[in-house]
Amino acid sequence: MQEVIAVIGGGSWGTALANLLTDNGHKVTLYVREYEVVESINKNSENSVFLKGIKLNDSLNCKQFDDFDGNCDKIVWVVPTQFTRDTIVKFGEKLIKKNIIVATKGIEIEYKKFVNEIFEEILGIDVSVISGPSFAKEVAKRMPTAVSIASKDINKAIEWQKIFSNKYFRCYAVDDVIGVEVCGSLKNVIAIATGISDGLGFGHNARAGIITRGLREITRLGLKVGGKLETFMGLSGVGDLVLTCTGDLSRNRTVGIKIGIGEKAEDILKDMKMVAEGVFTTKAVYELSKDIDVEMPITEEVYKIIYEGKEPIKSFYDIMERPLKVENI
Ligand SMILES: NC(=O)c1ccc[n+]([C@@H]2O[C@H](COP(=O)([O-])OP(=O)(O)OC[C@H]3O[C@@H](n4cnc5c(N)ncnc54)[C@H](O)[C@@H]3O)[C@@H](O)[C@H]2O)c1
Ligand SMILES: O=P(O)(O)OC[C@H](O)CO
Repeated sequence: MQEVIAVIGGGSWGTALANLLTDNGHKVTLYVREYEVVESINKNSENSVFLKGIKLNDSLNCKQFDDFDGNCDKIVWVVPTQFTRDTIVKFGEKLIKKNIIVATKGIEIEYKKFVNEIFEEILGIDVSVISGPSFAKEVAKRMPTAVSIASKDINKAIEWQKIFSNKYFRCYAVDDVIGVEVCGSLKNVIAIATGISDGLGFGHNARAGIITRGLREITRLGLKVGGKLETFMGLSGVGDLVLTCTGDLSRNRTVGIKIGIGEKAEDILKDMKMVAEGVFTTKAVYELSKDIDVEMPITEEVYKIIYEGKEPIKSFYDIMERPLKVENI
């Protein structure tokens, strides 16, 4: 069945998802901030700002944020986390009673909320979440990808699963919204850590150690806020963690590498047009972990490096020289 879908947020991921949904035969409008993007997609079927050089489906239609009138069946939300609250407030009534799925990954710095919690707080609605190992560039090039789709009501996840899935994009339905959001947000912090390690010239051993102990941190916090253990072993968990920690297309990993070779975080961010959510999530999750008393040594050191100017090399040896412990706790 053809759905009328608004994709809100025209960065690389919003564009890739809008393109995928158009491939699937839906009537899709991509709503974006930049007029340059509207022109480029409508005239040349290309997002020349955020996905340069990739030919999009000719039927994809693009409009500016201000033209969003709420006339759609479903909404895909891809506005970066730190701008999500203001954008929800801006659209207000037009979002109520809509079936919304969130593709954004991150935690708000100011209120330490995951994106589904922001929607619940402002609009009083349950949203679904799509997350997993998925670089926008590869999805836009129609390369095989598998992700998780979570809704509290599994039937809603199954409904979205049918809308998104096709021969190059396979979705698995789950009912653990908070678990999936924890995974998608926290893997970005661990990707910064593995990037730093690689930038420092450490080897494959260090990288695998960080990924594995990072998964432990993610799981510890995720279980504390109500996630399910099996989610952390799935596509949105270990799948996305491995992709982002090892794939050179990752913006978070790239930020880490630059820090590792000696650049300052503020200088790296000044020059970045794209979003590395992990930089903001690091602060949010560090503070959240203190509030709810979850031990997260890797996250804590990434926080100290980015926000307190600690020397990366010192962080690594501080982690290595912590009191020895039993592995499975
Ligand atoms: N790119 C990927 O491969 C990918 C994959 C999965 C999930 N995500 C997630 O999708 C979300 C969006 O990231 P992206 O990669 O599409 O973005 P991007 O880095 O490609 O582009 C930046 C986006 O931020 C928007 N933006 C900048 N200032 C803004 C403001 N003041 N208000 C509202 N929007 C503003 C821009 O319009 C643009 O859409 C992030 O949470 C990201 O983690 C990205
Ligand atoms: O480029 P990154 O680091 O934002 O990662 C993109 C996606 O989240 C990978 O699944």
